[in-house]
Amino acid sequence: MRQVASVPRTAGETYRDSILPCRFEGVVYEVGGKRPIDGLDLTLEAGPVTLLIGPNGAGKSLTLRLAHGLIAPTAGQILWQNRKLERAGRGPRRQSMVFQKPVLLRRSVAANLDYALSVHRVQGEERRQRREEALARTGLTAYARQQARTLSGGEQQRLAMARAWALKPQVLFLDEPTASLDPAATAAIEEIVRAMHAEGCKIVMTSHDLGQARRLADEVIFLNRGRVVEHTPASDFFEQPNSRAARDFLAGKLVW
Ligand SMILES: Nc1ncnc2c1ncn2[C@@H]1O[C@H](COP(=O)(O)OP(=O)(O)OP(=O)(O)O)[C@@H](O)[C@H]1O
Repeated sequence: MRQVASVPRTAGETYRDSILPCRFEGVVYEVGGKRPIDGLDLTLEAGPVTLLIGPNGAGKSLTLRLAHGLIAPTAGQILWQNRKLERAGRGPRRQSMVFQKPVLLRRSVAANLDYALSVHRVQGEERRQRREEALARTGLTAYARQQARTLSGGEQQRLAMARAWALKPQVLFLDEPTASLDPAATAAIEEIVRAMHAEGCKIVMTSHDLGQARRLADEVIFLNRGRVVEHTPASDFFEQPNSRAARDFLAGKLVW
């Protein structure tokens, strides 16, 4: 398993500032009279690329949204470095999330990056440098002045990744980031994911593309019905899944 230590992301930040591990303790999320997350216990450690895998409706997206603080648990708690997020006073500055469909402003590519950086109070020369680096690392330099919403789907997703990169998060949540992309655009996103991970960013990602999961994952969390069924090194999961549900899932059978 590749292990990459959590490294300081910004000047003045130390290893002690790491927000990881993230621990879900008995997390329940009720909505519409259902419990799609039903007693979730899991720990996200610094280092491995973590793939959340499971059948449709297993609760993967909700798990990412809970971790990112977009929704709150009905019961149980989510701890970052043993503290509740709000009590620890840590906002989402150290976390970013990329969705299947990127949410972009009606502005140029460069302005989308500038806006995100200014919201995070990155100004002046540092902002310019981070913007240019993120554009270069995602192959978007030539598109800097183009209206973001006129980019192709693959380019838009690269811009969403550039925005995440520019913010230098400690943790990046990716919810099906390549679901609507062709193989070349998918490969480009995977390359950016690998590069961010190599720079010390924790990756937590959902994907229905098992080929992609095999390419990227160091560890797999297999969810079913809002609970963790397996949490295991990726090679073990793909070669010898422990649970019947995971075996059925990998064999392409419906899992109930
Ligand atoms: N706002 C909501 N109201 C009612 N049910 C919801 C709501 N949000 C999510 N759910 C339900 O929670 C379950 C888990 O949803 P989630 O999006 O996390 O699944 P998923 O594992 O990401 O599935 P998929 O692979 O299909 O994207 C689903 O059955 C979904 O219908």
